[in-house]
Amino acid sequence: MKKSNLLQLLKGLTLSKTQIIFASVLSIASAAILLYMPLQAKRLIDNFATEFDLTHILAIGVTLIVQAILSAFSFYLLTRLAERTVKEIRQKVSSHLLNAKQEVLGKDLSGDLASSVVTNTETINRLLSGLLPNVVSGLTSVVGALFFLCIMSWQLTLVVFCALIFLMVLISPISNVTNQTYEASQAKSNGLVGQLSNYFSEIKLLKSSNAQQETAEKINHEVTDLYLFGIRIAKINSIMDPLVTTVIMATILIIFGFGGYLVSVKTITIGTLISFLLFVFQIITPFANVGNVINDFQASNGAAKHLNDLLALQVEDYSGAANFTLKDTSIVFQNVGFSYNPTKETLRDLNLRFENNQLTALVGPSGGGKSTIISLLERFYEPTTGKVLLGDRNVQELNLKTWRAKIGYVPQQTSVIGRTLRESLLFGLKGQKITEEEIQAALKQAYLLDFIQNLPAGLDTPVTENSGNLSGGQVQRLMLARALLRKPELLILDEFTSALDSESEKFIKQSINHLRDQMGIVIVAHRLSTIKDADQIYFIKDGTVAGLGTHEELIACLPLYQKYVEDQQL
Ligand SMILES: Nc1ncnc2c1ncn2[C@@H]1O[C@H](COP(=O)(O)OP(=O)(O)OP(=O)(O)O)[C@@H](O)[C@H]1O
Repeated sequence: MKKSNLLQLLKGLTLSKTQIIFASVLSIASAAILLYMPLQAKRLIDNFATEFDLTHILAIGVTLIVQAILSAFSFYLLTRLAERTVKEIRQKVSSHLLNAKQEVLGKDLSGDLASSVVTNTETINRLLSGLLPNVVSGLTSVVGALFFLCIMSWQLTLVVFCALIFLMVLISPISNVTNQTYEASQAKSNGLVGQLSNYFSEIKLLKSSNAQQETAEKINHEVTDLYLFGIRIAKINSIMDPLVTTVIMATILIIFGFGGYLVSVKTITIGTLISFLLFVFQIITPFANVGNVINDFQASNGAAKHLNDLLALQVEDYSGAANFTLKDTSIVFQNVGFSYNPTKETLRDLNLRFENNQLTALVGPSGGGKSTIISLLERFYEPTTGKVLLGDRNVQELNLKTWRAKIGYVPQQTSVIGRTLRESLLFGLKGQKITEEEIQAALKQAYLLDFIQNLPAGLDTPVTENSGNLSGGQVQRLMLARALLRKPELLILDEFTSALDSESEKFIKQSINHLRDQMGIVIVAHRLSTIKDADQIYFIKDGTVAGLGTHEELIACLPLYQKYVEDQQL
């Protein structure tokens, strides 16, 4: 049985040892009391005719009640421990993923990640809350009962041992097959959740492409694969369960037959035989569950493997000097090369200079590498070759969190995080004192104040899933207001004006013109009206700089730019 994945996952959790020991002691005590019962039964049966003692029977009753109370208490404590373990795993994996490097996160569908945190931990929860409360008492019962069995009749104990060994030999190869099947099934199930969440988040695109049938077929295919895994597991279980039951029944019959003979030749008393059988039942109950426990264990091991893989993902490095400012130093890309994967170079030999208090625009054909440059500026990725410098310091030496805190970033996307407009606006600003006046000023700069003031609930208006109740332009303006609230030293606007109407664009351009004296601004844009006034424009094509200058300079000397401008004006 392969345990390493689960043990590796549990390692390092901060579970209270005192609680584990206390709950285990209670569990052992309750199992030990149960072991006392068959001995009392033997005494009652063998001496029933000669010494009937009511107080003895009462004492047995009271002991049983105490046992039940101890058992209930230990069960509760151990189940709580199991729940806490799962809670810690969920917290650990989630926060690890939040800090994972972008390049390693990019390889997984976000749905896969969400599913790994939820479904895999649910599987482990099933094992722990089922196993933990029973394992300690089960072990005590088995060890104690075997001890008493040996004392009572070594001949009958030999029968029990043979049966147990036979059971283990039978179960072991089957459990290896279940392990592999559960791992594969878990991976399939994670993939399906990832795919489904991807399809449902793009449901409009899906419908507009009339792709329901095509998508349903793809889903059916995946669901059928999962079903086949389920069938395989059902086949294994349908062999395993009756096999275990048959071996147990055969063992009991042998004990009855052989035990009856031993009673008849007066080697043991009838009380010993019954007491022996009661002990055997105490062993059988944990053993009959072995099949289920192994199944849960294999499933959890598969789940733990996925979680360990996630925990092994490289995280971002948040060490490094925090004593820097972007205010009076320019950011320089020096011979930067970058590849998302080894087969294709996305940026090559790139030299850029983002001056502070200047508006720099990145323009160029689609797929040229503009957003990738922004990703390197935000330090989502590190250059594969060359350096990004702040003055004469390599930015890799600078604290990443401080770096990002100094940048206001408005991404291309058109959805926000947060349940209300206020929450979306203040997202990532927890712990910073933001006054109502600052909020109003940021909303005004983002040309959003009127819209929000006209809403009955104002900033407390709920934002529906995927920002469905906001237009693309409103989302972009909200993201701008959020970025401004951070009081950035550098403002990055990626395809910012794409969803703005011409009136909003005009006002926001005015705001940006006011801001360019206070901070560096980098704009990625296709609209000429947005980039015309830039202090410098980099024309990015095929991952490198094809031209640099103001709008007029580029028009005058870069045919590529001229053509680009003509195409924009068509
Ligand atoms: N996460 C990623 N993994 C792999 N390749 C990527 C990734 N993101 C972008 N690319 C590839 O890198 C190249 C540059 O993409 P990028 O988004 O930087 O271009 P862009 O100039 O911003 O394009 P657009 O104007 O269309 O937004 C493209 O070929 C794109 O396919």
